[in-house]
Amino acid sequence: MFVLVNLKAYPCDPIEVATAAADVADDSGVRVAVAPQAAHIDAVSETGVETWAQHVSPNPHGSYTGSTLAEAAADAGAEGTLLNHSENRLKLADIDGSLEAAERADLETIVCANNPAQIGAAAALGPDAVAVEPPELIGTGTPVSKADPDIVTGAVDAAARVDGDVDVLCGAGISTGEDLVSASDLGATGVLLASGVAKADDPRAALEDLVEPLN
Ligand SMILES: O=C(CO)COP(=O)(O)O
Repeated sequence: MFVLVNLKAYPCDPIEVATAAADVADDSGVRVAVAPQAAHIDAVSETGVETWAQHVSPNPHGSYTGSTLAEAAADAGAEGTLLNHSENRLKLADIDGSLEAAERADLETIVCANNPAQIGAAAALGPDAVAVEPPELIGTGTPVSKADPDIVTGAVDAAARVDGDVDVLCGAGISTGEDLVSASDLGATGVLLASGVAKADDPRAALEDLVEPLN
C-alpha cells in the first residue's frame, strides 16, 4: 500500500512530519510519501522522505507569475504531484496540461476526483494513479472505506474499465491501520490522508499506527 500524507496548508511542522514519515517508511518497508506546501518541498525532501507536490501548473517556463512549475518542483526534490484535489479543482484542459507538465519533469501523477464517474474521466487522461475522495468526508475523521465503501469499489471498477494500468487510491477520513486494511480490501492500492497525521498531537505515533497492520 502507498500512503501519501497531504499536509495541505495546515500549521504543522513539515520537517517533523517528514522525518517521522521517512523513519516509519524505513522501519516498516511501507511506501510513505509527504506532500508539503510548494515552498517546503526542498526542505522536506532533504529529510530523505519521498516528497510530492500538492499541485503543479500546466505552464512551461515563461511569463507565468505565481505558477508552480513542474520543473521547479522536481528540481526542489519532488518525485510526484497531486492534481485536481477537491480543494484545488482544475478545468479539464488544465488537468491535461498539468499531466503533460509533470511528465516533462518526470513527476509521478495522481489525479483526484469525487466519485467513480469522475475517476473514469480522470483515468482517461493517462495519469499514473487516480484518487477518489468524497469532499463531504474530507477532514471528518469518518473513513470513506467505512462510510461509503461502494464509492471505492466503484472507483476501482471505473478506472479498470478505462485503463487497467492506472492505480486507485482512496482518501477522506482515513487515519488508522484498520482504515488502511479496509481500503486495501476494497481494491485500493494506496491511501491519501491529511488531518489524521497533520493535525495529530504526535504525527509519528499516528503514522506508526497507520502502517502497523502491514508489518
Ligand atoms: O483531502 C485529503 C487528502 O488529500 C483527505 O483529508 P483528511 O485525511 O483530512 O480527511
